[in-house]
Amino acid sequence: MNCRIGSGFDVHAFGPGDHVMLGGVHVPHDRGVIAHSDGDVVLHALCDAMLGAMALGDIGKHFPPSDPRWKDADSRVFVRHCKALLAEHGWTLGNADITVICERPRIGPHAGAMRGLIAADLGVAVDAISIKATTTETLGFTGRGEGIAAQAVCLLVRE
Ligand SMILES: Nc1ccn([C@@H]2O[C@H](COP(=O)(O)O)[C@@H](O)[C@H]2O)c(=O)n1
Ligand SMILES: C[C@@]1(CO)OP(=O)(O)OP(=O)(O)OC[C@H]1O
Repeated sequence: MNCRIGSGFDVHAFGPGDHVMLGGVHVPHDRGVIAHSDGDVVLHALCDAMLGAMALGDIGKHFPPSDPRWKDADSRVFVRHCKALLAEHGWTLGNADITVICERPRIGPHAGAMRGLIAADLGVAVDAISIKATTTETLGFTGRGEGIAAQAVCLLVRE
């Protein structure tokens, strides 16, 4: 069996708004995020992990921020594009492990819904998708509530 690992990381600053999109889930919050698309750091980090594992560049290469087609785009579109690339190159997602980094919102209550949506979009079992969260104990930009970050690692497998 042939395997590849990939890693991804994404940050968006908080701005005006009443929710953040995380893992495809509408999470109520007293801030939104500043982004060209819907600013879903979970899905952006996951896409970069999958693209990285295939050595196919990054999300900005596939979906340039200068392209008006991606203005306010649903980031699940990017995940489905990565799934198509996986299939095209003969890869299957073995598993992905994603960590969300912020003081607020609380991620735990929404993690199950995120896992379900991501697993459905990628055509894998829910137990192949892990969503975790941590604060930075009030330190740094996430600790000051200036923004939200996510990191992802994934394993691709090919017979
Ligand atoms: N935005 C967050 C941050 C954390 N959690 C959960 O709380 C646990 C403790 O967080 P620490 O930063 O103090 O380690 C963490 O393990 C998560 O389960 C969360 O849901 N949302
Ligand atoms: C997702 C894209 C789409 O134009 O824009 P943003 O929503 O700003 O998100 P980012 O994480 O900066 O990735 C770059 C772009 O591909």
